[in-house]
Amino acid sequence: MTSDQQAEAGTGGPQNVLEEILAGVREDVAARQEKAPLEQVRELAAAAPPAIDAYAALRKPGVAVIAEVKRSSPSKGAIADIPDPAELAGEYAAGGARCISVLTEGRWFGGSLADLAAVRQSVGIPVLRKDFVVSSYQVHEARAHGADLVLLIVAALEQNVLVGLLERIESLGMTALVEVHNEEEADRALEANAKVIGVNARDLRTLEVDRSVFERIAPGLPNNVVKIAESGVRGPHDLIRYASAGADAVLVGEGLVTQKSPRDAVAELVNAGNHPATPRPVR
Ligand SMILES: O=C(O)c1ccccc1NCC(=O)[C@H](O)[C@H](O)COP(=O)(O)O
Repeated sequence: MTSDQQAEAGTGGPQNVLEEILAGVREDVAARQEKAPLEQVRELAAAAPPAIDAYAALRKPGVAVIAEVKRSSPSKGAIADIPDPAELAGEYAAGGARCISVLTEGRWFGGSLADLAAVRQSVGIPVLRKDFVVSSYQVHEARAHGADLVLLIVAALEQNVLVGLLERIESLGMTALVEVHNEEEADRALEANAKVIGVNARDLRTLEVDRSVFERIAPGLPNNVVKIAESGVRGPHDLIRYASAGADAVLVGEGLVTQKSPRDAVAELVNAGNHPATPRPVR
């Protein structure tokens, strides 16, 4: 049955891509928790080396580049064969990336927690666990595998759950990257006291990419909030467009993993982000 048919039949099944992803994530988290109970993962998280301050890293001068390890996606299918994510992350860091984003969801993005741990070992800059986090179990997993930042998607979470997860992330010394796609979600992120907000140009329900969403939402965010423009960066022109609207950082996946030299592609973006003519965010 398609999701439209399910909706009509009122079966309560997934109504859009985001819901479909979340249903799979919940199953996978439950399966992992069967094998490794929360207490065990909590202990591993507590024993991990301290998290790096990602907020401070992202506030440094110039538009930061967050380079993503991305093999596949719901919108594009297979994007890049990445046999060694640690090596790719090393190339990104050598090109000047400020942070590395690692997609750890397996069913749609081909990622894993093993990718996160491997990347953590290979770079000394902050690492983001990019996943569909719905429970504190995943937050402890992130820390146990070396994450410094954890993504929280407002569209996927009730407000009380969003607040609880954000507090859990911060209590473990990490930074929450709170993702929004419209004004109402931005208000919810601010109410939750998010200090780093990502505006995703991609609507996770329809997969449509609209870069103007950042230009609409970013001016309403306070100066002390780090503003990240996510998705749709295919070259320096997109970075400059986002910088003109106040971006502190851009998060880039497909535009890097499809390049012959991801290191050079990152360096090109970093140079654009440091160029004196590129607008600076107001702080
Ligand atoms: O990329 C997708 O198709 C996608 C679909 C549904 C949920 C999330 C999705 N992607 C996660 C991201 O937000 C991107 O990987 C990230 O912003 C980088 O985007 P891009 O540079 O356009 O690859």
